[in-house]
Parts: sequence; C-alpha cells; structure tokens
Amino acid sequence: MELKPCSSSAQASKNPVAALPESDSKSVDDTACCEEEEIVHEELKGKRKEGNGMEKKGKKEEESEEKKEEEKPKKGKGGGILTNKLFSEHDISELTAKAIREMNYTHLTEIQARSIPHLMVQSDVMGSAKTGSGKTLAFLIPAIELLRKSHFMPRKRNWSHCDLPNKGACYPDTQCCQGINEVSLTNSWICVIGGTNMRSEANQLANGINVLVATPGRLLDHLRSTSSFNYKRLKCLIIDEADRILEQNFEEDMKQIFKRLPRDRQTVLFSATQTQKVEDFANFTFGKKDERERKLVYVGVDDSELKPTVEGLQQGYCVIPSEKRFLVLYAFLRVKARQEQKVMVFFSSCSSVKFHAELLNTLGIECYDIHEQLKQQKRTSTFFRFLKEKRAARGLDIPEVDYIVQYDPPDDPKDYIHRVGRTARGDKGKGRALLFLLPEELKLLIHLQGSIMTRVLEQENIVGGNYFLKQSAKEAYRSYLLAYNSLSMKGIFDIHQLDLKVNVCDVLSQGSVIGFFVFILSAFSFIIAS
Ligand SMILES: Nc1ncnc2c1ncn2[C@@H]1O[C@H](COP(=O)(O)OP(=O)(O)OP(=O)(O)O)[C@@H](O)[C@H]1O
Repeated sequence: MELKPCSSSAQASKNPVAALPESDSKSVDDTACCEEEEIVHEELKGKRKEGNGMEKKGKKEEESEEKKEEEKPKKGKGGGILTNKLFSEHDISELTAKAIREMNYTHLTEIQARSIPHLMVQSDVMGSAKTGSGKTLAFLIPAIELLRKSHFMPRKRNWSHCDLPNKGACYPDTQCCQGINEVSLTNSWICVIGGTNMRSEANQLANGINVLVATPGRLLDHLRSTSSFNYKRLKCLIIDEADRILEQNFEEDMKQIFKRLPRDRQTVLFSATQTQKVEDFANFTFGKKDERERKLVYVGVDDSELKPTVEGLQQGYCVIPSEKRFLVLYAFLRVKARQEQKVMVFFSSCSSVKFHAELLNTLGIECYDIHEQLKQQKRTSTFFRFLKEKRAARGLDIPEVDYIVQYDPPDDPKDYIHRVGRTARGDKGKGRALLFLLPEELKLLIHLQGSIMTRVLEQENIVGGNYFLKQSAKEAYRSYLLAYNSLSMKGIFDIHQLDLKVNVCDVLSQGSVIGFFVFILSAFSFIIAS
C-alpha cells in the first residue's frame, strides 16, 4: 500500500465567468453600496482585461480602485470567513435579526457582506463563492425581508419565492429557511423534491405558500400539472448551486421553467465553482442587457484565488490496491469512531453504499446510508440525524463533519470540490478530506491540481524540511522493518512478502511523503493494538 500527500497545486475550476466580472461604475441604482459591483456585460470584458493587467491604468482609475478596495468588507481576524461587517449594521427587520442572533451569528461572511446590500434593493445578482462560505444566508435574508416588506401573509394564494437548489442542497436550504421562519413565523414555505408525494405537495401549493424550495425537475412537474398552483405573483427566483444543477443535466428543465415564470421578478444565481457552462447559463438566465430592466450585479468572492477549496481543509490521498481498500476504510473508521469524529464516505453507486453500510454495521461500526434508492423522507431524516448527532465526550451538538473519505473517485474536479465542501464549513471551519485511489487512477491528480493541497503540503514540508524530523521518521521506519524481521513466526511474518519497496524508496528519497505516511500508519497501529 502506498500512502502519499498530494503534491501539486494549480487551478481545478476554470476562470471565473469571463463575461461577468465585478464592475464598479455606471450604477443604475442610486444606492451607494451597489455602485462597486454593478455590471453590464459588454463593459465587463474590458474590465477583466484591466484586471489581468493587460492595459495600463490611469492614475485616476488607480485611485478609484484603491477607494473601492477600502470600501470592501475586510476579513475578520483569525483567518476565518467572517468580515468586519455586522448584521446589526443592516436594515433588517427585528424578527429576522432575532433569528440571526439565535443562530449566534454577528458578523457577515464575505459573500453575505457583498451581496446582501444588492439583493435588498432587488437587483439581480450572480454570486460565486467557495463551498461553505455562507451563500445560503446571503440570499435567504434578503428573500425573507422582501416578503416582509411586501406584507405577504401565509396561506394566501401567493407564491413569492422559489429557491432552486439541487437535491443535496435542498436540506441545508430548507433547514436555514426553517431556522429563520421558526422565529419570524411569518412565512409559510415548503420543500418539493423528486421522490416525495406529489399529490400532498400539490395540496400545499394550492393552499398558498410564500417560500418554495424545489429541485428543477419536480418544480417543472408542478408547473405543468398542478393547475391550482398560482405562481403568477412570483417575486424572486433563486438558483442555488447552479454548477451542480447543470452537471445533473437540468439545463433543459431550467429553460422550460424560465418560459413559464413571470419575467418581472428578481433573479439570483449562486454557484460554488465557475465554468463555461455556468457562464453560458448565466447569460441565458439574465438575458441580454437591452432585455433587462433590472440591474445585474456580479459578486465573485474568490475569483482572484487559485485555490478553489477553503483554508481550513486539509487534503490528501492514498494509493491502495483494490483488495485492500475496504480494510483501510474499516481501520480508518474504527479509529475515527473511537475519536467520536464524524466521517462522510462517498461511493460511486447506490448498491455500493448499501452493501458497505450493511457490512460496516455488521462489523460494529455504526453508520447511516443515504442514496437515491431510499425514499426521500428516509433520506431527509437520516441526513438530519447524522448532522444533529451529539458527541457525548465533548458534550457538544456540532453538526460539522470532520472527515470526507472518497472511497470511489469523483467524476471530475467540480464533483471533488463539492464532496470535500461538506467539511470545513463556516467560519474557521476545520476538516480533512481523504481520497482513495487505485494505482492506475493516479492520473486523476493531474486534474485535481489546485483542489487538493496546501495543508498536507505544509505537513510534508514540516517533515521534509526538518532534518531532525526526517531522521527520526527514517529511523522509525527502519526500526519498524527490523522489528517485523525479528518476529519469530516467519511463515506468517515474512518481510520479503511485504510490498514495501515503493514506500521505502519514497520515504527515504523524499521527506515529503513521510508526514502523511506517518499519520496514516499511526491509525493502523492503533487498530493493531486494539
Ligand atoms: N454569518 C455567519 N456567521 C457564522 N457562521 C456562518 C455565517 N453564515 C454561514 N455560517 C456558517 O457557514 C456554514 C456554511 O454556510 P452555507 O451552507 O450557507 O455555505 P454555502 O456557501 O451555501 O455552501 P455550499 O456551496 O456547500 O452550499 C453554515 O453551516 C453556517 O454554520
């Protein structure tokens, strides 16, 4: 078995939407806060050029850019995702403010600080920020506030908001809606997702709702077939996780949805990764400049960053031949179970999830399974049970996931980013992600460059760059081999049968590998000892 850190970094996602960079001028709106991010497609291309340093800037321009930079929300201390902007500085109704306080949030994240002011004045917004950076509240607070200002009442035949995430994102979005609504108690909302009972959803829609969280496919079904569903007064359409929606081939459904919905509405599109597909979809969603009456603002929080994953995420991979993969997983999960850590494991098929969950439960490792073949209700309840599970030892009710394990590889870098984005979420969130690869799958790393990285690299440098640690690691490894060789039952413990050549060479020739190697090895020694 070969265990290695990922050793390179570059860009996994494509450049941010070329046609929709942040701009700073020609605001149609008179709100000062919106001036810095106003966009007009044609002007944007020019701006991007400037951003790339391809044209010389005049002094005046430089000064105005400096001013803009000063006006941007500053990141809070401690390297988290929060800025120095407070929720209390915003014109938010008391009930929503109370809901936010009850969630213990005081400061806004960057995507929130930069998009909420635009959304509150009902501009169209296209937002882009890493997974776990607080996009949900960024669009939900203005949505709830818009409802409040419009004096919408529950159970009237209105339909004012539609939030369109993909199926996975539906849970956090509805949870967040629920959080705000539990306190404000003003809005009725429902969540419609494929796999649930369409008739009961139709009844609720007929009764009238204020906020609808839906997957594109199921929403289209209702638009087509639920005659009592009155959507003519839609105020705001929010498309969350646009990149995921497109990946799952919902593009055609989205076009059909757009055809049916009223055009005079606010439109919001959020995405964690930017691709050509998202760019094309954005152009299609917002239409051409002349067709648009509303102002469109692009807020790209991480556009200048090379790394598409968050700071608090440590990432690594291990190369394991297929016959040993389950053993590694089992050993790993046992250690993590003892440490009362939460681990989310990704497989490539439903039957594989089912099988491994059954097997692990049989072997005494308690785990839940979520896959497409389960009824939606079961999926939702399992998901919430997993998130809410208490960790007795620490006495905390923390929903965060400590580890993401990708037992089967992701389909592409975006898939990878979304999977690892389930950990290290929120302010100063910390988490780890481990990718299992077969030796012949190593080529995948070329495509993941930039996604996997830094922290493990730092770890690698700690050992590789430190003479004493390196010597000590070599010594530890040498003594492990000597001890193994000294075992008396040679029939069982034959050092010549150990497939260690690759590891020995790697460990001894590159200090780089040692950090991660030792980390995993210690997990095994724990198992052996237990
Ligand atoms: N203002 C805030 N202060 C502190 N924590 C926050 C704040 N806003 C959001 N969070 C935390 O950040 C976590 C991630 O937020 P959210 O789910 O909105 O991210 P996201 O950007 O939508 O991620 P994804 O793209 O994966 O859906 C939340 O679970 C919440 O704990």
